[in-house]
Amino acid sequence: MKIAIAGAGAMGCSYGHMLKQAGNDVVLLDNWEDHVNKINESGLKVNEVGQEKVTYIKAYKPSDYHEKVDLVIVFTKSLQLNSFLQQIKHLLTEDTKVLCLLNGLGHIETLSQYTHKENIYMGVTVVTARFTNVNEPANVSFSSYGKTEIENVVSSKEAERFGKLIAQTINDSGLPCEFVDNIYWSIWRKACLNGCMNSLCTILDSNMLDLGKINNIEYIINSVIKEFAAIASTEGISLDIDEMTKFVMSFTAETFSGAKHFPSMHQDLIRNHRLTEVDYLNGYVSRRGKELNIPTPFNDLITVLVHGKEYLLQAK
Ligand SMILES: NC(=O)C1=CN([C@@H]2O[C@H](COP(=O)(O)OP(=O)(O)OC[C@H]3O[C@@H](n4cnc5c(N)ncnc54)[C@H](OP(=O)(O)O)[C@@H]3O)[C@@H](O)[C@H]2O)C=CC1
Ligand SMILES: CC(C)(CO)C(=O)C(=O)O
Repeated sequence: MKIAIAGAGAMGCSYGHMLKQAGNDVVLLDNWEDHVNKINESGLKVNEVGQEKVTYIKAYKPSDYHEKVDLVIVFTKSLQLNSFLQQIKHLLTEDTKVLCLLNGLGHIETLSQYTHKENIYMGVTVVTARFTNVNEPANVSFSSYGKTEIENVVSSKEAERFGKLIAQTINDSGLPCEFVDNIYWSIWRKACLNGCMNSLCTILDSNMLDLGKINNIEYIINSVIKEFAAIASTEGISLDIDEMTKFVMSFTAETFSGAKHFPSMHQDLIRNHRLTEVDYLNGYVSRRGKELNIPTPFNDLITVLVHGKEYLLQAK
């Protein structure tokens, strides 16, 4: 399968490396010029769950790549999704499939502006990745082979066949991937996980392991989850609050290889002083709560605090 990864950050590079290592025809697309040049000059360094590797993979600026691909895997940040799709719209032909693995809610609407819904596949992943050193290009690390779940958005036999082929391709590369039957539920579940982990670790400047050790944190997590569940139910999605709380707490366990991971929002704001995805997570719940007259005080507070920290750190 010929694959272009649109957004070669920590996650795009980790997936690109695994897919390329397994023999797929993969290219990376990114706007960070030093990163693109370094990957082409000396390869992409990847610490793959403790093993140091180098992958020789071609990287391009989005406007410089024009070959036809079967699949585009989108891995930008939520805030850059629209502008990146604008830059790769020449690659999105009638039959090019697009798999979106970003965290957050509301991405299908953005993707639908650039391709038919029949071409859209949505997914979630719990791989834990980062750039190994701040501002060092072509060097990423990931600390767990987290599970990926995907599904087509419009149901048809052909969409399902291709979806299963994508899942098989990712799975065969060494990243466990399941073709699921309710991706909307998976997206809400993942957004809820991020609404707890990413935002709280950012506010507290903590990794997930240490977050789990904080007195009464499970009560705060459970309260955030209840509000996610209330808004999800208005979109026909049922989140089991107890199961969801156990799922979130499992990311803080000593036994989880990725527990020392600083979530991607922490990397954005605390490590790199970049704007965060909070408006696609807690901010989404807070906004919908106001529109629907459903109280969401925990998510309101978290959204204000994360935006406050963005302001204080002059995030861009
Ligand atoms: N990291 C993780 O563990 C996980 C992340 N996710 C999700 O995956 C998506 C992608 O996240 P992730 O890969 O972590 O994002 P990164 O911050 O690693 O990369 C995203 C983009 O930011 C730009 N960028 C990053 N670092 C620099 C730098 N030093 N200088 C210039 N530009 C830079 C690049 O875009 P540009 O083209 O602008 O140069 C890059 O494509 C997000 O939605 C995230 O929430 C999901 C699960 C886990
Ligand atoms: C769940 C978690 C924390 C790791 O997969 C994540 O999605 C992130 O870092 O954004």
